[in-house]
Amino acid sequence: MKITLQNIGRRFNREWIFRGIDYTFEEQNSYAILGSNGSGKSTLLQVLNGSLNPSAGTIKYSNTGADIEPENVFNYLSLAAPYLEVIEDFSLTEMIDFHFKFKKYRPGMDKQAVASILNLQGSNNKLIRYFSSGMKQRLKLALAFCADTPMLMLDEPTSNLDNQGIDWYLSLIEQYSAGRLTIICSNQEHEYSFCNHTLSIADYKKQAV
Ligand SMILES: Nc1ncnc2c1ncn2[C@@H]1O[C@H](COP(=O)(O)OP(=O)(O)OP(=O)(O)O)[C@@H](O)[C@H]1O
Repeated sequence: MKITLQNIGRRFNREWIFRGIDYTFEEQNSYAILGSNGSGKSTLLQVLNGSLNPSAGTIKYSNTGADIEPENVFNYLSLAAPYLEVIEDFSLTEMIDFHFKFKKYRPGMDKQAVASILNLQGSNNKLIRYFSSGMKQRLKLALAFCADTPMLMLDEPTSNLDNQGIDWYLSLIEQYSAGRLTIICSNQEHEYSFCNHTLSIADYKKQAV
């Protein structure tokens, strides 16, 4: 998956959050979008994943050379983010089944494999509402990593995770991010130190007025 931004900007009301972004996210590479709290990382990620329109500029998508229409981009991406909710009334099994009605499993994956990655085989019938915040975060990450999509977008991937959870996240990155365009929004180095490229929101504030 490749994303090309030309002169991209986004504003809320009269305030430009970023402006003048000319940047290409190349297939199979990994990128960290960096910036302080409130700088606009999540806003840029939402523009990149097609859930928010840019206020200026154009954005183009392609996958292995074929152009993708912006309205179809969601079919190609897996997203885990604090603002993306899991469905509290579902059990773990129901949540996994629901997710994979819309996305294909990676080759060799199935429901049991996802539960086993989560190390929650004994909680198949537990309602998500009774999961701890760390368990919910692991679930979001596992659903994203286990789907067969060419693009992985992770916003603050280790929020609510303890040290063991951070190691678990890094092992998933090693196993399941290869060959996918991976974009991480973060301000914590342990979440993105493996990335080949970094993009700093601060560099696109200067032109904002
Ligand atoms: N829907 C909205 N309407 C108005 N302002 C918004 C909206 N969404 C975000 N903002 C503002 O845009 C700015 C950037 O927010 P964003 O969530 O993208 O930052 P962030 O870098 O991801 O922050 P954090 O590290 O705290 O998650 C903030 O000032 C925020 O208040």
